[in-house]
Amino acid sequence: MEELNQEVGRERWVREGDIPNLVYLQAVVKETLRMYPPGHLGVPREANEDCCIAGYHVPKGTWVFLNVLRLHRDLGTWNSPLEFMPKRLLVSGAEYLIGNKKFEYAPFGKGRRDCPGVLMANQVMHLTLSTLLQGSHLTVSGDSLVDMTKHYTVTTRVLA
Ligand code: HEM
Repeated sequence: MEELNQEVGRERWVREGDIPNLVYLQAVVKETLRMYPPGHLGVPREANEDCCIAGYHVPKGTWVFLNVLRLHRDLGTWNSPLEFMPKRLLVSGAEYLIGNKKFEYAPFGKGRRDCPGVLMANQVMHLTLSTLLQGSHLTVSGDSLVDMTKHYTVTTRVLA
């Protein structure tokens, strides 16, 4: 809220042009995608020939998954990976996005088939979160903690 008040103020709604200045908000979104990557196993690839990945023989026809959730919580890479700490992605955040070789952070996949919707997705997430924060007063009901249990699903129908 502090950043929003400082960069945008209370007299108008946040706009697309404000987002580059909302660096902490961007870090919050990045850290959320680190801890809870929606595509936690990416999109599988099928080896079209025998190959070797990190010393493992992978026969032709094998399905290969990138375990994004495991990468994002790797103790060798991240300090206290189970803690929500947006600051860790504040400085280095931009270089973690796409088109680079930072394979330890891959919420949008990596390589030639990485997510083409990354810019749109980020824009929508940043604008939605900042508008929600600006327009609402969010509190936790009673003493209860927010339920952060993961539920992965993909659906295109309206749930009853
Ligand atoms: C938070 C939002 C999103 C996340 C976390 C996400 C994540 C991903 C991931 C992990 C992949 C697989 C990349 C790979 O295999 O290396 C992917 C692929 C893809 N995404 Fe997204 N995505 C998001 C939003 C979007 C949006 C908004 C669009 C379109 C407007 C989109 C369109 C696609 C398409 C078309 C592919 C397939 C690309 C290909 O196989 O060449 N995504 N996404």
